[in-house]
Amino acid sequence: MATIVQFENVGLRYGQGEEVLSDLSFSLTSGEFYFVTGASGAGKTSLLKMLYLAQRPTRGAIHLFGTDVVTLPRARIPGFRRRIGVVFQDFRLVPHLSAADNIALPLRIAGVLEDEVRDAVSEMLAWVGLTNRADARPPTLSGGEQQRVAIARAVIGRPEILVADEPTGNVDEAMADRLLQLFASLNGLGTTLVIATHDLQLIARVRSAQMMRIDGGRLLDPTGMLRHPPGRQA
Ligand SMILES: Nc1ncnc2c1ncn2[C@@H]1O[C@H](COP(=O)(O)OP(=O)(O)OP(=O)(O)O)[C@@H](O)[C@H]1O
Repeated sequence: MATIVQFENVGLRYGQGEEVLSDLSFSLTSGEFYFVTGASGAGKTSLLKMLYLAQRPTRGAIHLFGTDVVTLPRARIPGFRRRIGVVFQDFRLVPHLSAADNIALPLRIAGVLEDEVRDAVSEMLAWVGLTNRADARPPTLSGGEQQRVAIARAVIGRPEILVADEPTGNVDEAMADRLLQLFASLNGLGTTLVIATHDLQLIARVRSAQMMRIDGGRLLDPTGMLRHPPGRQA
């Protein structure tokens, strides 16, 4: 399997502060399932932001799909972003749009024909079990329903990587189980998953997942698996 993400000696500081992340060097392999863990404030969200190109590192190199994205001209960033679906910690749904219209957004922005958008949205609503809530606005949806709208919106463009920040943070165990099934089905279709979570039960359920643990601003990788994933030469 191909290396899809590569960080080399990446460091990040905000403003003039201390580095919040240092010396991150790891590779992610296409089709794998990764959890990012670490205490609150460890830098999980910051790492994910660099991965989905919302934050440039202050040092080091990041290659996405084989391209150096740190020196990439701004105009080329949206093309790379489209290949990465993001489920934000706070969902970021548009409150005045229906669930269906929120899910449709990435396709409408990309200029996809309306007939195709409608079919894809119906398929996504069915997949996340929200067909009967298609017309509901986010403020009238439960936390778990909003989370599923956010997941559907993140995957409707068929991203190669799905990044999710604390996706089970605000849902009960049954809903966490349901979300995990959605993630597992995507991973089964070949999507690379990168999920930041504190949820040890969630982690325990995915035996095949690899762990990225951040502590003291650094990545702990006791097995060396992230540095040299199977199938890749050191
Ligand atoms: N925009 C910012 N400006 C300044 N400091 C920031 C910014 N974003 C994050 N930080 C700091 O960087 C560190 C890492 O934050 P980050 O949100 O990445 O951690 P986290 O592991 O995702 O935390 P949590 O689990 O609580 O969401 C923290 O000390 C935080 O205060």
